[in-house]
Order: sequence, then structure tokens, then C-alpha cells
Amino acid sequence: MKLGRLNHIGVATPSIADSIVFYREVMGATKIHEPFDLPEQGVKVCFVDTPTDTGLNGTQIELIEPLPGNTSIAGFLEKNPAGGQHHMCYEVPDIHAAKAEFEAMGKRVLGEPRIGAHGTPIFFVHPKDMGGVLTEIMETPKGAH
Ligand SMILES: CC[C@@H](C(=O)O)C(=O)SCCNC(=O)CCNC(=O)[C@H](O)C(C)(C)COP(=O)(O)OP(=O)(O)OC[C@H]1O[C@@H](n2cnc3c(N)ncnc32)[C@H](O)[C@@H]1OP(=O)(O)O
Ligand SMILES: [Co+2]
Repeated sequence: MKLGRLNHIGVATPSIADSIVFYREVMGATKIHEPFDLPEQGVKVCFVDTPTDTGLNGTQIELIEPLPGNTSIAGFLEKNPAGGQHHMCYEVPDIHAAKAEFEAMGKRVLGEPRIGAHGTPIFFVHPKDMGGVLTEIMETPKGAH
């Protein structure tokens, strides 16, 4: 496995609206995307861009709020009512090759690759196999960077 670009850090929140105020007023974020629902993943999502000196896309903060019926984020928020860092997402060139590599190393891949918030396939690797960090792997969008 070759470490890829850190695409985003997932932050679970009980209120994306409140988190937007926090990132704008406390963290000085100037580019906050419009929130949208991703029912297939059971979440509402909002991306906050971090600036770069290069003009290339920087790592994003991915705010995630559970939609009704979601159990994984809702369970996380039960343990962490104010929200908190939930996952880290790295890019790979080939999602199926990456899945095979993690599985060959004995890591628990959580389900099959599915389309994530950037429109490319993603999968998750269990935090207990990843030093305590829930790890998302996503295929780099075509033409990105
Ligand atoms: C927006 C779309 C997409 C994108 O394109 O970017 C996303 O990011 S969607 C993000 C939300 N989706 C997911 O998280 C899917 C993958 N997650 C899961 O399958 C589960 O949440 C889980 C990781 C398997 C956890 O299982 P769950 O049943 O929900 O919770 P438990 O309480 O049983 O947890 C077991 C164990 O793991 C620890 N844990 C749970 N979540 C995390 C976490 N985010 N980071 C680190 N550790 C985590 C939990 O504390 C338990 O440990 P013990 O208490 O020691 O047993
Ligand atoms: Co994510």
C-alpha cells in the first residue's frame, strides 16, 4: 500500500448549521460548500475547503450529520454528543486494487466499494485494524489535482 493524498477529515456533528458558523467565525474558513444529503450513506454532508499556496485542491473538512435512520453516526454522537473527528480519507488510483491490498494484510474492509460524496468509489477499513482511526479510502476523481 502506498500512502495517498489526504482528501478529507470526517467530522461528525449534531448540527451542520452550527458547525458552519464555527468554521467560518472561529477557524476563518472562506470556502464552505452548500450542504447536501447523501441518503445512500445515511448522512448530510458539507465540505469546508482548507487553503493551499499552490492553487491545487487542499484537504477538506467533511462535516457529517446523521440522516434519520442512520445508526453509525448517530451511535458515534451518542458517545460524543458535541461531535468530533470521525474518520480520515486517503486517495488511491484504483479502489479495487487498494481493497485487495488491505484484505491481503488482514484488515477488515467494511462492505463493498460504493459511491461516496465526491462521486467516486469509497470503502472503509475498521478502526481497530488501523491504529484506532476509522479509515476511508477513495478513488481519486478523474482529472483532479
Ligand atoms: C459522506 C459520505 C462518505 C464520504 O464519501 O466521505 C462518508 O464519509 S460516510 C461516513 C459515515 N460512514 C461510516 O462511518 C461507514 C463505516 N463505519 C462503520 O461501518 C461503523 O461506524 C464502524 C466503524 C464499524 C463502527 O461500528 P458501530 O457499530 O457503528 O460502533 P461500535 O460502537 O460498535 O464500534 C466498535 C468499536 O469501534 C470504535 N469506533 C467506532 N467508530 C469509531 C471511529 N469513528 N473512530 C475510531 N473508533 C471508532 C468504537 O469505539 C468501538 O470500540 P470499543 O468501544 O473499544 O469496542
Ligand atoms: Co468521508
